[in-house]
Amino acid sequence: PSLFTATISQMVTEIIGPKEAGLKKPTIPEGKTRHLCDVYGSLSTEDKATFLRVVSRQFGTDHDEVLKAAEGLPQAKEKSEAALLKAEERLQAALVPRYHDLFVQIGRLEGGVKHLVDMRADTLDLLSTVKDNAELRSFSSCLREMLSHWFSAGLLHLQRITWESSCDILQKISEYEAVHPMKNWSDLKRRVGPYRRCFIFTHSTMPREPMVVLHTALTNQISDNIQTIVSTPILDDEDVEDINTAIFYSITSTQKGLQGVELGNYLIKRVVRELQAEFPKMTQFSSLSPIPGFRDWLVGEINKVLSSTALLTSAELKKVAEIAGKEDVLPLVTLKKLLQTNQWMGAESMVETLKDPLMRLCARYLYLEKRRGYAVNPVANFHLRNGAVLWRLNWQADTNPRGISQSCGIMVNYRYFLGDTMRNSQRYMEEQHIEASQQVIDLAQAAGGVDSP
Ligand SMILES: CC(C)(COP(=O)(O)OP(=O)(O)O)[C@@H](O)C(=O)NCCC(N)=O
Repeated sequence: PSLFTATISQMVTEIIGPKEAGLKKPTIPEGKTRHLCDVYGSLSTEDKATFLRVVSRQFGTDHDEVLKAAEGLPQAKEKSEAALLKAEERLQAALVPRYHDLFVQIGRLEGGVKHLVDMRADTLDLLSTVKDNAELRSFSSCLREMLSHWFSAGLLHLQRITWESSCDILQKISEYEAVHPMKNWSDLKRRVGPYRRCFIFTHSTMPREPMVVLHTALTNQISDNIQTIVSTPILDDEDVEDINTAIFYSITSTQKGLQGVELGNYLIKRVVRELQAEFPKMTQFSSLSPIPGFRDWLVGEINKVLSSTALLTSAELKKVAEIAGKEDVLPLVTLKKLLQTNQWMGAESMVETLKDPLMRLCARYLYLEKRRGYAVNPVANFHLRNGAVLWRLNWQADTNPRGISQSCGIMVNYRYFLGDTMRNSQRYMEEQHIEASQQVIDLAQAAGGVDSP
């Protein structure tokens, strides 16, 4: 391993120059950078991890140089404005990690940006397996920062996908679909046919590759059920008079290495403008979103309070026990089993009994459960970051087994009130304030633990 480590250091140093070189960089023969990329691409996952650990540790910011530059500021300030600016530039240069130069050199290669996207994906995979590795985290955020410049809205190309689009792209649309997987060609045809709009962003560094995919349904009301969108056959052509609402029912970012670059956010905003131009009468914009993790969270909560009425009232618990015919078992134990096997969907009386508690608890999960101050549910966090409103919970919105297992069949509308998204997003990011409808607040309140707003 030490020979491997030394070789990595040698190769990187040959590209970015020795530390002493400071700002004066020799012109780099492209061949060395290309060779490094080829070597990296040929490494096993384990050796890539070693590569990333070595480079993030050995070629990060020089802390001594940063300290020295910072210590020089007060004296420079005393001296003159010019001296201060010079000292600040020295600090700025010291704060740029040396691997930043490596990214610049790689980015200049043909196919280099794609290489960096893949390298960031490897870094994120590695970060998900190691305990907190500060150097690796800095390496990842430096790379994200650089990628966010190359993948900014102005450099992304919007493309509408229809049944007349090329097969290779239609095939990728089908393969990348992460929210409501397509089973066959007719599924795909429906999603790009009448009353549907499928848009992607492409980027010149990865031709014919959808960076992010947004599927929208065109309706005359805010949908409360996904089966009506992905399963019902569409017979006739669009009647523009019948369209005043856009429902975003699936969005997928296809490049893991671009996580945190917010391509999905850009695409939604861009598609809203596109639809407003095509349908001037369009007044409502909303998602119909899954709630991945709700059922598992609820099972976890049940395990914490097995014998109390913290989650369901005693009347509800009693009914669950009665309907399940298990008076001799703790009702929450019975409920947990029913939830884990989806069996609760079998009896109409059980479905009726569980509607209120599951809707309340789902509202609590989305509105109150936080991680570092933000919504614990990733899809909620995504839409709230975009400035959407946690607008409506829908019972029996996804009756596929996948939807039942994921979120007890409940789905949620995150509503985009265009004039408010900027403010909502700011309040969410800065104050962790979740803008929610009265339906959601009342439901979360009924679940207990929420102060009236
Ligand atoms: C929801 C998505 C599109 C958000 O992507 P994006 O806008 O780029 O945000 P971020 O990943 O940059 O934070 C992304 O997280 C994704 O593809 N998730 C898996 C599919 C899904 N929609 O849950």
